[in-house]
Amino acid sequence: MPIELDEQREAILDAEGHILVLGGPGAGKTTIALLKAKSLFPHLQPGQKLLFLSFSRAAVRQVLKGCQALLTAEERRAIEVKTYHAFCLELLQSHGKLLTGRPITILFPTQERLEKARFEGDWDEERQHLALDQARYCFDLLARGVADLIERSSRLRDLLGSCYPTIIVDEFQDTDDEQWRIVKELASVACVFCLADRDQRIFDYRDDIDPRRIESLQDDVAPRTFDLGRDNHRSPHGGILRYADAVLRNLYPLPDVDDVKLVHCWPNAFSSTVHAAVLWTLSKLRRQGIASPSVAVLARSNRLVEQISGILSEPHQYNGTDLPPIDHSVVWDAELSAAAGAVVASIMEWSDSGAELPVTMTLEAIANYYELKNATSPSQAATANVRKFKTAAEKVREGSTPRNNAGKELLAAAEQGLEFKGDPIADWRAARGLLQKVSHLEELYRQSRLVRLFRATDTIGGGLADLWLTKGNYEGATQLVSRTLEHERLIAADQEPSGCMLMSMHKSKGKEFDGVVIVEGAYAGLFFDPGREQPPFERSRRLLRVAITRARTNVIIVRQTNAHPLTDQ
Ligand SMILES: Nc1ncnc2c1ncn2[C@@H]1O[C@H](COP(=O)(O)OP(=O)(O)OP(=O)(O)O)[C@@H](O)[C@H]1O
Repeated sequence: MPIELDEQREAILDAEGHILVLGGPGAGKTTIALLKAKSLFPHLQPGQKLLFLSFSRAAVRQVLKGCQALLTAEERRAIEVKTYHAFCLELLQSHGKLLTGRPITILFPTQERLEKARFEGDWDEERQHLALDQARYCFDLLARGVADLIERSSRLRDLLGSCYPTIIVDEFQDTDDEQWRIVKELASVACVFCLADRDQRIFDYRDDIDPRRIESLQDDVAPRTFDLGRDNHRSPHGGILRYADAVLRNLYPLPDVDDVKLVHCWPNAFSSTVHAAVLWTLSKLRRQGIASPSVAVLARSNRLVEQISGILSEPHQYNGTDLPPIDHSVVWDAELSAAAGAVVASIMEWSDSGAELPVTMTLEAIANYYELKNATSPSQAATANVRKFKTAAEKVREGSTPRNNAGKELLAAAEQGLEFKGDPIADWRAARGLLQKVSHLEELYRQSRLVRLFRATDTIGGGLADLWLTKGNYEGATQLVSRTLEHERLIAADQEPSGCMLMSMHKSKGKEFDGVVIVEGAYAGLFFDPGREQPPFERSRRLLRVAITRARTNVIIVRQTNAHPLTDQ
């Protein structure tokens, strides 16, 4: 679609100095920022680049897509699009030594979760102590380290300003306190171009995200402000945004629009209704000429996401029509998939020589998976599994038989020997397949299948092939897979959405799909929960607006018949 440049957009392109562009979902903030970048490239000195800072890997992917469409290959080389995490990580790795005199080390999130679970005491205090006294930085403290660094060193600040004369800051409304310190410092040496939408604030339940951040920017940095308002180029027919805005502002009655459908069902028809809604969305989009549509199924809690995944995997009947299972992927807790990937890799390390030691590693990796799960959402089952698998690992190490069935079956499989052929993909599948066969490891199998959602498959495949070439086996696979997934999960851009994807509403932020199905459960994942928030549920309304506006073409909202109405009369 050709880009329309109205007077306001022309004025943005002509404006100099700091700029703030406000606008609703799909108003074209990212697009005008990239067009502005395009107009600035010819003025860059050799070695200079533009910097585009964003929050999530999903948002980075979206921006890179925009770069592909709007910039030439040469221009794309002159813009760096990164998450705050990646920017801060690089800066601390190169200059962090200035803070304490020693090079910094990073405590990656998986490691942090485990250390936190083991630590008795105030973890917040502990991690600050680790950063300030031992130069060991948790991921969430990277921005603080960089803020300290550039507040203290004017040289470094100037250097950044001369490397990046213009810095684009995406989703400014969600900037946290430490990121705001960074932006303020950068604004003293470079032009900042901030993009924001007050109503897309969905993280302001956090103490460090000030709901008045945009006002602080206006007070402290005084950017020229442009408001693209309610322009909507994502779903140009406008119904989706109008509906989402009515939910946000609690306006009764909800507008009657073609592209949003609200479906109520009785609890006993919940599964079939959800299933039918997803199939209907997919087929409607195909009928509209989208050959392989992307559909997001969004829910408010991970428990409900898991339940919906179960529903879509089974056949159902809706009004006498058979509904076949729907192939889908779950955008899930990537740390758990990475931990499950490490279990698969540990199985690849098994060799014929003495089964005990390698199986010990696998049992420990499984215990590690449950420890991580427990650190995220504690449960008795996960705690019991940590204990069970640790004990099993000890037993096998001592040369005796473990008591739990999974341990016994893994040991038997290792004694029989798994035959690997040197084809990393086939061998990975063979190792993963074992998880499907062994009692009670289906969850790990499911999680490990999600490893394909990481962009790291090529790196892992290449690394495994190298191991095989040099050693004739996969010794070292666990370390390789863990390291690669950790890195990819945190740094690389997210995947392009395709097919049917299930995720929490929070995870959908910054993404765009052809169709969206939003599901509310009877108990889990309520839209409006008085136990969590008081009416009129402003925070939940903002979240729902973000979820609804992820769709380009079509939205279905599935609710139970007795649910609190979307807008009050
Ligand atoms: N001026 C324009 N003319 C035509 N199409 C446009 C224009 N601006 C943006 N678009 C198209 O509209 C869609 C949304 O634009 P963009 O991603 O820039 O919006 P946004 O304001 O950054 O959205 P969000 O805040 O939801 O991330 C894109 O597909 C883009 O190509």
